[in-house]
Amino acid sequence: MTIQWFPGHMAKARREVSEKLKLIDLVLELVDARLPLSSRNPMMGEITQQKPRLVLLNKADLADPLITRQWEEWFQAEGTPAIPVVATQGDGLRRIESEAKKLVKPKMEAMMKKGIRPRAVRAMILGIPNVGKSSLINRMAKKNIAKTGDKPGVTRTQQWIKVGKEFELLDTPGILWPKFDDPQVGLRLAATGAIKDEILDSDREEITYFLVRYLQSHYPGALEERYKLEELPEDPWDAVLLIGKKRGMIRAGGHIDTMAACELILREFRSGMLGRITLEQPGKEQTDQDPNREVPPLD
Ligand SMILES: Nc1nc2c(ncn2[C@@H]2O[C@H](COP(=O)(O)OP(=O)(O)OP(=O)(O)O)[C@@H](O)[C@H]2O)c(=O)[nH]1
Repeated sequence: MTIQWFPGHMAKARREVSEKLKLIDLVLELVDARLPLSSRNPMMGEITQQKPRLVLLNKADLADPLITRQWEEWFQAEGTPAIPVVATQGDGLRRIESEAKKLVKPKMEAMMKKGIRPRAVRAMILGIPNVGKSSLINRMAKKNIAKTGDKPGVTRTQQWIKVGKEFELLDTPGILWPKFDDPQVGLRLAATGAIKDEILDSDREEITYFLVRYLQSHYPGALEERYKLEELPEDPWDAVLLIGKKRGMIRAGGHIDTMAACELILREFRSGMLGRITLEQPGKEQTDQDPNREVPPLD
């Protein structure tokens, strides 16, 4: 896997985020509930500095609910409250305002002591590509986008979305990059579709191998059930071949179309058809897959 952000892109993204940070009281850090750490920018704390943060575990509808619960506790223990949400359906969004208010209370109280009139809490969404930022903004916006170019400190191009009486959201999210220094992180991101497939074409088999192996060890029965298999071969490639065969993915000469089988498994995993599955668990070293291990060739 050779996905990299160019340093120039990173610097630009970081600059843009820094500009937006000046306008807000609180960061809504959007991560993917199926891989909360891998879908988090490793420098989030450094970039957002002292701003309070609320983690939103998005796509919770696709994640394992028991593990999402554990992640909520994990983030809480780390000092950053977390809420599971489903941006596309609006689940969990009502809690955002109340949690946000709690987090900015000290700042608001300090402002009041100085005689500054209390105002709406201002927040921005920050997250890696494809994590659901636009979906969340659209869902929160409904029709509440308010032009507020006349507010002090707000540039004319920024718009605020009024969410409830005392909460406002910046209408453009901050985009940050995930970290790719650990190959496992790249594989998890790729498996969920966080990295565009076109970039990953040559790696699709490697990603499927990784996913099938993970499912075999953490969600036994998931593939068997979906593809109506009595028994899944222990070797991930044999499992992929069997699934391809079962689905009639046969090419001329009787060979199984492994690429088609890989695409099927990835597509169905991403859309939740294999069940609600989380790819990383709190408190457990993700050592069940050796990152230095070469994926053996298919044929
Ligand atoms: N199942 C599910 N899908 C979601 C959820 N939130 C977003 N998605 C899907 O995830 C994909 C990416 O969502 P976007 O809202 O475009 O993500 P983004 O972070 O704005 O993406 P970029 O513009 O690339 O930065 C879309 O196909 C959404 O429909 C969710 O809570 N559950």
